[in-house]
Amino acid sequence: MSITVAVIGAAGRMGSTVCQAVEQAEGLELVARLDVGDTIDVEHLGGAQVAVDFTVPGVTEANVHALVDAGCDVVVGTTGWTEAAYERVREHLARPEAAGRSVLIAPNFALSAVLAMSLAARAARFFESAEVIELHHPDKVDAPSGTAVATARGIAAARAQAGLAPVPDATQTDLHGARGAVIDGIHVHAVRLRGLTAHEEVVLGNPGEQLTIRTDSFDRSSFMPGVILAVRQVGWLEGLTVGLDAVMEM
Ligand SMILES: NC(=O)C1=CN([C@@H]2O[C@H](COP(=O)(O)OP(=O)(O)OC[C@H]3O[C@@H](n4cnc5c(N)ncnc54)[C@H](OP(=O)(O)O)[C@@H]3O)[C@@H](O)[C@H]2O)C=CC1
Ligand SMILES: O=C(O)C1=N[C@H](C(=O)O)C[C@H](O)C1
Repeated sequence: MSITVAVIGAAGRMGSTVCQAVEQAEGLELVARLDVGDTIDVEHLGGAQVAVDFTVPGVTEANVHALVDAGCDVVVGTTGWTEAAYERVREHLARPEAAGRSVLIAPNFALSAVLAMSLAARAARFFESAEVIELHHPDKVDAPSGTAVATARGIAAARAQAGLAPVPDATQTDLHGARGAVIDGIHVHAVRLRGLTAHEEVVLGNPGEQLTIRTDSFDRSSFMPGVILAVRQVGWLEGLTVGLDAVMEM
């Protein structure tokens, strides 16, 4: 029996690539392609068991709620999620009407990026300084990237657990925002450059040494094994899961 799949944001860069990957994947059947203007309900979802959302930060949460209401398990790659939005999804899934439904949200489905985030969190407690630089194509609508936010939070949590002091920084004037965004105390810098796809560098520093962890997605095909894995696994999960690492047996 195939897993039937709907793709939301199907006309987009990621959505169209996911449609191709689902069509080529053994045991998966693409039954619906929805994009802006299409209603998310049972009628338009074509009997999908799993829906994959790659849309825009402003609509993804509403899509997830509608997809759960329509009886789908949901895989989400769209960025822009906050802790409060995660909590609302948890509450939505906890209702009796949503029994058995599950949602997996991952800021990055590329295996190299998942590993880079994990390695950065593991390394963080050994270094005095840590900064994140994300580099993307200039058509990206959000900054910093969801991956960079998750990376910074992972580093900050590891530093806090180890009892590290704040990162050293003598900057007194920064009239132009040159020190970037600060997420849980970790500076994050966003580059937008024609020719790039999706890249991230984590730099960790100590007196006399530096560790650089870098991940490069040169092509959107890099995200597909992770998306297909998530589609196959989401039905086995319960409630809300955040991060692909949860199904990677890391
Ligand atoms: N987790 C991961 O591994 C990855 C995540 N991403 C994230 O995925 C998201 C999409 O990226 P990308 O594909 O490059 O963006 P695109 O802009 O190419 O695609 C988004 C698509 O969603 C459509 N859309 C907008 N609103 C709705 C709606 N209400 N319902 C259905 N479809 C809608 C857009 O239509 P229109 O253009 O007409 O508005 C467009 O076709 C971003 O948040 C990005 O950060 C990207 C790559 C990897
Ligand atoms: O918009 C993109 O392209 C990407 N978005 C995700 C993010 O914001 O982290 C994942 C990847 O970096 C590509």
